[in-house]
Amino acid sequence: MKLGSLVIPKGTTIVVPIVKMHRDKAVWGSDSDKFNPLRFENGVSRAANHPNAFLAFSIGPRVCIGQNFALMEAKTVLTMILQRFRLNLSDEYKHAPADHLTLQPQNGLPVVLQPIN
Ligand code: HEM
Repeated sequence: MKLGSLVIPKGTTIVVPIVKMHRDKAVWGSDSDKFNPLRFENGVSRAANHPNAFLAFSIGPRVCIGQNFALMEAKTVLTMILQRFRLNLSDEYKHAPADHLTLQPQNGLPVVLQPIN
């Protein structure tokens, strides 16, 4: 198979480095390393300078069929928690993100929940 000028032999496993691509400054801007949920305020397709830049659920014919469900579930659960608790990062948290296909905190993400009355 030929991809641009690259010849890829049959049987080659290709891994898409999503974590790296989601931090590409040419696509996401100079603040690509920053946690900035507001970059999605006008929808996923307007978050970067390419409409298909966000690849967490893949794109095309094999796109994740659970995408809408997963996003709805995450927003619902997060909203329910934030309505009831104030969240703070625990002093025990050690910043050590690890790329296991998705980016994950290597030593977990301990948080302290404080009830809101
Ligand atoms: C945050 C949560 C999720 C993420 C990040 C995610 C991510 C992905 C990605 C990247 C793919 C494409 C894999 C490939 O290229 O072959 C995929 C496929 C798929 N996902 Fe998800 N997914 C999530 C949640 C879910 C949920 C909740 C369901 C089901 C209720 C689901 C069902 C599927 C199925 C069935 C496929 C295969 C689609 C196909 O090959 O035609 N996913 N997912």
